[in-house]
Amino acid sequence: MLKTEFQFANIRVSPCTVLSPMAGVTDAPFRRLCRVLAGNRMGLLVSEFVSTDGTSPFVLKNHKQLKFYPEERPFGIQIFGRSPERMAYAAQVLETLKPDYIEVNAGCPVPKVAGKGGGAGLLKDLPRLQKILAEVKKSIAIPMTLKCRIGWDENSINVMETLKIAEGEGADMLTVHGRTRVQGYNGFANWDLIGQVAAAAKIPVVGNGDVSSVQFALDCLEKYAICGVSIGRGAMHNPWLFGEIADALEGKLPRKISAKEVCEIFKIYYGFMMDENTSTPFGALGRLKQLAARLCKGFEPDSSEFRQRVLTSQSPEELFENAGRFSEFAQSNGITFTPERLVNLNGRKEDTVSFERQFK
Ligand SMILES: Cc1cc2nc3c(=O)[nH]c(=O)nc-3n(C[C@H](O)[C@H](O)[C@H](O)COP(=O)(O)O)c2cc1C
Repeated sequence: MLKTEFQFANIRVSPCTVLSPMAGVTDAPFRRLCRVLAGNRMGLLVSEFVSTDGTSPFVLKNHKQLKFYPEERPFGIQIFGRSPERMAYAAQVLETLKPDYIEVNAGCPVPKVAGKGGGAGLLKDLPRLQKILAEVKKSIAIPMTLKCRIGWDENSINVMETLKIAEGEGADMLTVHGRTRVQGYNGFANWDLIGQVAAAAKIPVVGNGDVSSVQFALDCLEKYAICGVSIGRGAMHNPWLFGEIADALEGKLPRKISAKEVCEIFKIYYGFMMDENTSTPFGALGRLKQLAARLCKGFEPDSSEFRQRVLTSQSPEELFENAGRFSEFAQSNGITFTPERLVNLNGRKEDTVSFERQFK
C-alpha cells in the first residue's frame, strides 16, 4: 500500500512530502506560495540554512531568514557549521523560537561552506559530524534531524556510516540527497542507494534528489523503503507539485495547470513578498525572475520569447504585463504547462552521472 504519512519523534508528517531547504529561495513568501497552491497539504517545511560559524557568539537578530508562521508547522530550522560547540549553542538559541525540530546540514557543497569543513565537508570528517550531533542533541529538547549527501566523492561513499552515526547520536530522522558533494547538482541522484539506506535504517529516512513530477514521487515511495520525499528544485519548476502529490495520495484525479494559472502566480508571489516585507520591489523582481526562469521551462511548445521578455523586465509591473500578454498568447496558441517532462532539473541535456565537473 502506498505510504501517505509518517512520524518521527512526536511529529506527524502528513502528507509525506518535504519542501527541501534552498538558501535564497525557500523563504517565508516562497513557502507560502507552495503551501497556498497545495491547499496547505505539505508535510514538512524547513528554514533556509543558518550559519553558526563566525567569531562572535550566535545571535538571532543576524538571521532574518528565520521568520516562520504557526500555519507552517511542523517547521524545522536548519543549521550548518563545523564547530560542535557553536552548532550546539546556536541550536539552543534557536530553540527559543519554538521550531518543531532542528536539522543539521551535512550536504551543502559550496566551497565557502564545505571547503571550510561544514555542510558536506563533514562527510570527510565523520568523527566531527558525530561530535556535532552529540552536542546538538544534548543542547535541545526538541527533535534533531540530519540532512546529508551520500559521500564526498564517488570513491568515498559513506552514507551507511553516516546513518549509523546519526542513529547512534539520537537523530530522529535522516534526509539523504542521493549525490556526492563533488557531483554538486550534476548528473542524477542515486535512488537505489537512498533505498538501501532507508531499508537498513531504524529511523525514518526521507529521499531527496530530482523529484520533478507526481509519478516520480509515487514511484520512489512505492519502490524504496523511504518514508517520504523531499523536493527542492522541482518546487521551483512547478510550485503546484505538493498539491498534485497530495491529490494523488488522496486518490483524486490529476488536474492540469493552465498556462494562464502559471502567469497569474507572479502577482500572488509578489503580494506575499510585499506582505512579509522580506524584499524591496527590486529584490522582489529578482525573485520573480528566478521563479519565471524555472517556470518557463515547463511551457510547451517553447516559450523563449516570453522568457526573454520576462527576464529583461525592468519592474514587477512590467513583468506582470508581459505575463498577462503571454497568458493570452498561450491560450490562443495552445501552449501548455507540462513541467513533469523535465527530468534534469539543471536544465542541461544530461543523462549520465558526471563527477568532478562543478566543484573541483
Ligand atoms: C539554490 C539552492 C539552495 C539550496 N540551499 C540548501 C540549504 O540551505 N540547505 C540544504 O540542506 N540544502 C540546500 N540545497 C539543496 C536542496 O535542499 C536539495 O537537497 C537539492 O537541490 C536536491 O534536491 P532537488 O533535486 O529536489 O532539488 C539547495 C539547493 C539549491 C538548488
